[in-house]
Amino acid sequence: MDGGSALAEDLKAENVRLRSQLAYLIEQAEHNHEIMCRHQAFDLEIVGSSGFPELVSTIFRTLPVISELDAVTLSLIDVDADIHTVMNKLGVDFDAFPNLIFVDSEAALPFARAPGAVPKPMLGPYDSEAHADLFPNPPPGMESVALVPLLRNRRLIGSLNLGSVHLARFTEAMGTDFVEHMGSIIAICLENTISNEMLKYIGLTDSLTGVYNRRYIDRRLLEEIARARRQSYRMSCMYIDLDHFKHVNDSVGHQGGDEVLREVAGRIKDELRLSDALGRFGGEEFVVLLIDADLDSATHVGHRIRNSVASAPVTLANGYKVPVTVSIGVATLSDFDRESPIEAAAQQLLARADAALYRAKESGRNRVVSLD
Ligand SMILES: Nc1nc2c(ncn2[C@@H]2O[C@H](COP(=O)(O)OP(=O)(O)OP(=O)(O)O)[C@@H](O)[C@H]2O)c(=O)[nH]1
Repeated sequence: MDGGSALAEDLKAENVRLRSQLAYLIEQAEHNHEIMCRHQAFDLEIVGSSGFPELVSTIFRTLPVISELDAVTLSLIDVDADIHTVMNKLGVDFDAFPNLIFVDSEAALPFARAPGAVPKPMLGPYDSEAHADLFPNPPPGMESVALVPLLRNRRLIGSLNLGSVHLARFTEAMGTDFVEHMGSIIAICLENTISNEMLKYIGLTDSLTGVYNRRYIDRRLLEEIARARRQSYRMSCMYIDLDHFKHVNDSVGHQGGDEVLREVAGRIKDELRLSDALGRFGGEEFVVLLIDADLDSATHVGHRIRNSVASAPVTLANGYKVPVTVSIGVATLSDFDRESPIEAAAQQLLARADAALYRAKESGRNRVVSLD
C-alpha cells in the first residue's frame, strides 16, 4: 500500500469512528431530551396536584418510572407533628404511603452543614445502616443513593431520597443540578399543598376544642341530607349543651371553662362512630350529625354521651375537679322528599333537635329528649 492509499484508509477509519461517535451522541441527546420531556410532564403534574395525598402519590408513582429509579422516599420535618395530625384529621390514609417518613428535627436528616450554609445533595453508595431511616423498605440489591435536601427560602423542610440498584447511578463526582432542580420543584409543591391543607383545616375546625366548626357542620349537613335521600338511609342530629356552664365559668374562671369544654368534646367524640360529625356551634353548644342512625339509635348514643360526661368530674390542670352534666336534644331526618329543598330540610332538622334540647333543659337538665 503506498502512502496515499494508507492515508485514505486512515481517513476512512477515522470517519467511521466519528460517525459512530456522532450516532452515540445523538442517541444520548435524544435520550436526555426524552428524560427532560418526561420530567417537564412530571413537574406540570405535581404543580397541578390538588391536595397533599395526590401530590405525594404522584411523586411515589411517577418518579421511579420517569427517572428509572428503584426507590423513592420522602422525609418531612414535622417538629410538633402538626402536619401529621392535620392530615390525619383530613382523612389522609398514611398506610397508603409507606415511603413517607415524618421526622421531628433537621438533625434526623443526613445533611450536616455549617451554620448558615445551605445543605447540598449527597450522592454516593448506599449504606444499609446509615440510610436505614431514609429507606424503610429498600429494594434488594440497592447500590447507590441521592439524598436531596428540600429547601424553601434556605430552610430545610425535608429530604427526597432516591435509590438505584446500579452503583454508577449516583456517584460523588456527579453534577447535582438536575436533582437540585427536581428537589426545588417538589419542595415548593409540598409547601404549598401543606399550607393549603392547613388553611382548609383551620377554616373548618374550632380552635379551642379541635372539633369541626359551624361552617363545616352546616355544609356537611346539606351533603348528608342529599345522600340520605338518594340512598334512603336514616340520619339524625343531636344538640348537646353543657348545663349551668355560666356557673362553671364563674367558679373556675374562663380558662378552666375552656379546659372543661375541651374535655367534654373529647368525651362526646369517644362515643361516636368515625362516620359521625361533631361540631361546636359556639359557646357551650355542640352538634352531632349521626349518619345512618334512626331516632332510636341516635337516642341510645345520646344516653351514652350524657352518662360519660356525668360519670366523672373533669379534672383541671390545677387538679381542681369540676362536675359537669349535659342536656341533649335528638331529632331524626323525616323529610325524604327529593323534590323539597335540602336547605329547608336541614333547617327543620336542626330546629327540631334544638326544640328537643330546650325540653331537656326545661325538664331538669342532665337528660336526653328525642323528638320524632
Ligand atoms: N370558658 C368558655 N366559656 C364560654 C365560651 N363560650 C361561651 N361561654 C360561656 O358559656 C356560658 C353560657 O351560659 P348560658 O347560656 O347562660 O347557659 P348555662 O349557664 O350553661 O345554662 P343552661 O344552658 O341553661 O344550663 C356563658 O357564661 C358564656 O360566657 C368559651 O368559649 N369558653
